[in-house]
Amino acid sequence: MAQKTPLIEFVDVKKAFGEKVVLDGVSCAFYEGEITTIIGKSGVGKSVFLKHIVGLLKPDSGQIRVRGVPLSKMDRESLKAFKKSISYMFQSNALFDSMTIYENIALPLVERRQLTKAQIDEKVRSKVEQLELGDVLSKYPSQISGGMQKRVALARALITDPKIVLFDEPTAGLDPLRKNAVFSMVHHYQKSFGFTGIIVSHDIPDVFYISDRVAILEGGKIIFQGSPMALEQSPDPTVKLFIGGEMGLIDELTGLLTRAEMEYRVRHEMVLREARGVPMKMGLFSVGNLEEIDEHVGHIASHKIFQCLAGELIEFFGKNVVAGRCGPSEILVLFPITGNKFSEGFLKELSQRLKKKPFLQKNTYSRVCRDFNIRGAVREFRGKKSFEEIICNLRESLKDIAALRCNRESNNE
Ligand SMILES: Nc1ncnc2c1ncn2[C@@H]1O[C@H](COP(=O)(O)OP(=O)(O)OP(=O)(O)O)[C@@H](O)[C@H]1O
Repeated sequence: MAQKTPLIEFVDVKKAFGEKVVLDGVSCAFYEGEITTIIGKSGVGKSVFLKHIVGLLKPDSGQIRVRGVPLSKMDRESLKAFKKSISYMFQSNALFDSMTIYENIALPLVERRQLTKAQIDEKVRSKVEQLELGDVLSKYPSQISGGMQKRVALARALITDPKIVLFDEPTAGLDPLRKNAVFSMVHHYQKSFGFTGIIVSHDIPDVFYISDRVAILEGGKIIFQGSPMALEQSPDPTVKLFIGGEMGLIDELTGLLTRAEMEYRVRHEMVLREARGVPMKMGLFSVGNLEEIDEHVGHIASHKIFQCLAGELIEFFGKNVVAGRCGPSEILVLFPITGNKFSEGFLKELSQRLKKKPFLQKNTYSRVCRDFNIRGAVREFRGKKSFEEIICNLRESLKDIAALRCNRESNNE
């Protein structure tokens, strides 16, 4: 299949400030209608990267192309139109202290001088309603909380209905629930308006749930670009090291250990159990049609189901199990030596319990969302096995179980 032309493409971009080389041959592509997240350590040059897109900085060498045309070769009109189609949500929110919240949100429209006062008012009021900011319109930025300032900044970034939105750390300084709310908002607006989003964020893995692609900026270069799934499963040692070091030990929203931490715990436990001559009992759980839900309804719905599954599993098996992610839609469980209550009946019960969750009852989501089943496979492992081998074996078992079910169903017909 022919590769589509990227909306924005960096080709071997280099940028230095004096002796300090920040971008050292960056090549990276952003596709229309997708959300791409750029992750990288503090000070690596993520903001410098974004500033090149909006033209605040120019590369020393290399090219930035828009639909295949280098920015440096664009005529003035096209360049102006391109810049107008971009909106930027700054890390510091960049709200003006001397202006009310209303004035801050309305500012980009006022500056463009294309709408009447009444039209601006209508637009602002509709945006603030969607972002639940109605109560603070007459206040000043210093009088509202940090979380609210973020929402105001988001409302201002979206007020012009931009084609491309750049988010520089949109969730910095927020607690996990507010972070989730901001990501949900970004996702919701992206689904509604179809803009192309480029997010710089440290919030991994949370930001992955709303990202189509991820790019890692490290040592002045993009060392990885691809889907979040490809990232989590990348065999590249540099990428693995980066992800292992950057991800927190625990996913704050699901309560699950990250893949890197899970790998460490499994390896450690394997050595202990081998010494005691007892097998490792491990399980792999996932939602049957999560990919379909993802495709038809979106990441937030599928993630919410995944989040609930994680909660139920942790509650059911109790504190003694070690549970973590091993892919965006798979939960790996390491059972304690004694006392696990796993059974096929439990999986059915779990599916039923999840379907009764209020958020699935509200008809917010289509039927595809409610038509899911929980899949699970449990196996014992003896002797030395690599983490990848364990996961592969469990995935095979899951496939076998699914095939068995299919056979049973067709025999009963
Ligand atoms: N205009 C400038 N003049 C000189 N040096 C600069 C300029 N802009 C950025 N830098 C330097 O470039 C490097 C990268 O900065 P940048 O702000 O892009 O990092 P970052 O990855 O966004 O960091 P953080 O995650 O902490 O926000 C830093 O060392 C910074 O001091």
